[in-house]
Amino acid sequence: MEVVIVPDATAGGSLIADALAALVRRKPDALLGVATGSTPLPIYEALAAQVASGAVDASRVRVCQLDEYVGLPAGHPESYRSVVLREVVEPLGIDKGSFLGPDGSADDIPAACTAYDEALRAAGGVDLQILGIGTDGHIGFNEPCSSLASRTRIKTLTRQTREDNARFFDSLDEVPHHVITQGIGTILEARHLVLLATGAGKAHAVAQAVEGPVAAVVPASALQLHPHATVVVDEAAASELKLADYFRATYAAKPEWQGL
Ligand SMILES: N[C@@H]1[C@@H](O)[C@H](O)[C@@H](COP(=O)(O)O)O[C@@H]1O
Repeated sequence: MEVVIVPDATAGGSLIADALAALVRRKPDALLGVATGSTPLPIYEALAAQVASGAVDASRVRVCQLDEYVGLPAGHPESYRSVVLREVVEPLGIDKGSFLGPDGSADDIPAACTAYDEALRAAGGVDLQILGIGTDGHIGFNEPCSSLASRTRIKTLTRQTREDNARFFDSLDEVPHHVITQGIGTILEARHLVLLATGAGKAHAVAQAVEGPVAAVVPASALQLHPHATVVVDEAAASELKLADYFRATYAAKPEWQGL
């Protein structure tokens, strides 16, 4: 696992956008796994700026969702489908037909979950998966004690996650209790995992994920099992890392050709 400490969220966003742009130049129809929440927005903004300036052409890129609320009516502005369309697909000029996501309004949720795992496989697998981290250490919506081998399935949100996400809704009562999320086993199949965490509120979860034992109680610790995982953190989110100086020195000495 590589840990990169950046000064702030904007720097983290541009660093990851540069890695995405390099991937898209190498593979114009790359499948990008995107996360929702506030943290990855600087990535999407920086990449959209590169697309707008003509530095990169994202028109053939394919995008897939990490997770989705269950039971929100189709077109609800806070469904993750709507969020990804608004924040990623439209600004990058990606064809809506190249967008994959689980159907959170399906009558048969288990079938929708299996179908999503199959669709990801049929699409050739995710080239680069962007991840955020919950304050309780979750990735996607894999809450603490999710199986490290899990596949896409329905999960129940913890009260803490519902409270964290209530800012996107009119009240806590409106935040769904159930979600569909790519499983940890599904996420680990992506070729490159890039987790961005910013702000002091994520410092404890980041330290547990990066320097703690691999444990289902901290789902993000599963990144330690992946051969190509990159964790990008700002100074505040890095504040509980014991090995911060080592991570800084390693990145400072990194040969440029290696990229992320
Ligand atoms: N399902 C999403 C996660 O994918 C995201 O990482 C997390 C943190 O969000 P934020 O970046 O807004 O803190 O929120 C939600 O729970």
